[in-house]
Amino acid sequence: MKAKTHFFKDLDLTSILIPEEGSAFTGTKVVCTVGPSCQEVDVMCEMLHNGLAGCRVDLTWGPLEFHRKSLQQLQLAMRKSRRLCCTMVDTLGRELMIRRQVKIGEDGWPIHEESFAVTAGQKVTITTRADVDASGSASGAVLPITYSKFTEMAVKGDTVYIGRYLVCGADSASLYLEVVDVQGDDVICIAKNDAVLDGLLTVFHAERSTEGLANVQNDLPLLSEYDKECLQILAQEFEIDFLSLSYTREAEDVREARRFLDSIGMSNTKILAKLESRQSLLNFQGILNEADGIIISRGNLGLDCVPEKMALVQKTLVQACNLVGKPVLLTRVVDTMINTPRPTRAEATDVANAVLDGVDGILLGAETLRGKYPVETITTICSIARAAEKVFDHHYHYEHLMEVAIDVGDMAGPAPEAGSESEEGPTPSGAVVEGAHGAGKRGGHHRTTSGASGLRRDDSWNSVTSAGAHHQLPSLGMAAKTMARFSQVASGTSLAGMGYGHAATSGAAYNRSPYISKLESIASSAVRAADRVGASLIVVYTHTGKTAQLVAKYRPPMPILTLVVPHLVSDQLKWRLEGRSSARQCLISRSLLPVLAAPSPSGDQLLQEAVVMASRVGLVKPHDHVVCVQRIHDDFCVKIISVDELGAGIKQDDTVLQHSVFGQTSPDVNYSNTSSAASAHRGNPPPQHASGYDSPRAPRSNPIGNKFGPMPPAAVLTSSSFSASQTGSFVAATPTGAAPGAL
Ligand SMILES: Nc1ncnc2c1ncn2[C@@H]1O[C@H](COP(=O)(O)OP(=O)(O)O)[C@@H](O)[C@H]1O
Ligand SMILES: C=C(OP(=O)(O)O)C(=O)O
Repeated sequence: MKAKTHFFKDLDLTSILIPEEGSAFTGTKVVCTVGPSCQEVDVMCEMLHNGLAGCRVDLTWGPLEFHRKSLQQLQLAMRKSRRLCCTMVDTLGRELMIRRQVKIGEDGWPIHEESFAVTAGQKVTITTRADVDASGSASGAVLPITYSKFTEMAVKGDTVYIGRYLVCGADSASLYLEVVDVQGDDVICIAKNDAVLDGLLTVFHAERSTEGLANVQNDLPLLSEYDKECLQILAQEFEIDFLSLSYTREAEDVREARRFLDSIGMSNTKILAKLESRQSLLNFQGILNEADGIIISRGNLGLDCVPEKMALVQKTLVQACNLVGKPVLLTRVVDTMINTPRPTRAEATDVANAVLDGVDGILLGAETLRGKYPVETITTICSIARAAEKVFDHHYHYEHLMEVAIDVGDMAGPAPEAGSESEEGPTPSGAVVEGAHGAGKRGGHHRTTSGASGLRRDDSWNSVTSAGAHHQLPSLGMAAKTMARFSQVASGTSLAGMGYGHAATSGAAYNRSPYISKLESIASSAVRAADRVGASLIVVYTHTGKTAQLVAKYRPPMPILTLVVPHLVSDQLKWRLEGRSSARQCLISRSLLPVLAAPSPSGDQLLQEAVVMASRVGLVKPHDHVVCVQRIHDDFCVKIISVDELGAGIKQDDTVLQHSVFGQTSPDVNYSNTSSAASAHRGNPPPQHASGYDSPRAPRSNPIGNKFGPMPPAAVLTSSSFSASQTGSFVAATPTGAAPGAL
């Protein structure tokens, strides 16, 4: 596995003495799990002010009434703080639990019976008998499990983990058991360590095979009846932006969840597949193909994988998500902050490394559910993330995506490899199907991608599917192979059965022009242009978030102000203006700063307002450059504007550059509204003497600096898809009911 490189130019350890400078914008997103620790509106407001981007309510634990209140409180907090926050519901799904006595406390949160201790070497019986009183667990000797077929799953020698829900598996509230016998309704185990068990106890049955999947998996439904009921009730009252789909095992799980959400009117809700078991890794390609994003559930995953593989797993999964531009969140980062106001060094380093790996965000569990320091946790993670973002290797990331695009283009050519045919038959546009092992299909052959016939070089090939559409992701299988080529050279490792590896790649792969969709080409060009001119901000117009996500995919070093322009939709009965959920859904993608725009007639009025707002919150300063990406009908456009000398809006001087926007400039050239320059060049290739912009502003503090290579001659501006009209006659959505969003 080849980790990303991060070159620390001008490495200077005295920098630890310099306080953080620049805007406090954090690109990495933080989502919390709401529990008694943070349900108060004031606490939520503080968290929102300190960088909270999303709130998750977790159906695994806590009564529905509590979760309803959490979502109501969040609405109040959003209004009070004028910050957007996305909402997420996590399912109970296939979770196994120990039955315990419980009562509801005054705050509406369940309180369990006393904690109990288990000592290493002690016999512990997990029983499926329904008549065993839950209080039997008080001694730790007999633990009744909620799943009646547990005895069919357990085999002598298996490892079973019992621990407090959302603990890390490496603390005193974690118990490891070895199965020594199965007798009737009882699974007899020996404790491997001392533990004090408390609260909600979940059970994890670790995979016994060292190769594939040998365990019989529990046959609990993906969505329990309780999940379904709760989702229906919550959806009537709240807009749920994301479903966090627990124990996703294969692509079909995501499709099943999608069908259910559609059936209850939650088609706008996006699905984040939680990878919690080895099975989900073996089927990862298919899952990624179907899901709108991924949650790497490191607590449970860490129980099913040996520790030495966890870094590899994390890096591989993050890289694969980055490759297709789908958001990826990571759990279990600062467990010690449940009880202490500071993380350990290892935890702080872990957060930074996750950011360097390329995650979009962090999903907090116990730290905010029941921890003592919910606000401090958010603040700490955001400041660690900001520091890491400053040294993130944007250049490598960008170039890597471009290289992969080249490779994918090349791979579209050859005939499919033997055995690589989809069991489901050719999929539209060469879509990736299930990974090596479908559920219960052990030791299966590689089922990777359809071959050449399916991969069409047209705009339907779009690497971001999460923007509402649930179409297939044809690029992944091919691109994943490429990724494996990068990663396998070093160690020959890849996730077993991911379908990566053995890619027939050659140097010839780089002889092709990169092939990406028009929209992605524009998005990536905007990132490159922003870097080249040292822009402080990228502004993207979007309806669904798709364009913004494509820009985010290329991980620019500056924030991406995402103007979500509301649009009218009809359900055949009535018209309504939609945009709020798209805006909130942008909140889990790295660097996106969504703002719900008031429908504006046309032209640069909205942009002007955006620049004013950006200036007000310190994202831009006088004379800074701003790169703007927009689509007007079928015309794509990238333009570069400058902030005026007062920081009060766009520099109005319309001086047309006498040179290519990527060409030679003289120091006194006015850079404002260079889109005009772009228009001037339309149809006429601009001069080719390129040296790039001289930004009038101070160089960015990012030590990576402007490292994108020489610009291809006006890739954007001479594109046939370049906008025919900068201020054209597009129809803005009818201004009914949409309120300007808050930053
Ligand atoms: N200057 C502008 N003022 C107001 N609305 C704009 C402006 N420029 C573009 N838009 C609107 O923003 C929309 C962006 O949506 P779209 O390009 O479909 O993005 P996505 O595919 O990301 O949802 C355009 O369709 C256009 O109607
Ligand atoms: C189950 C979760 O995470 P983990 O597996 O990391 O405990 C979760 O956060 O919902």
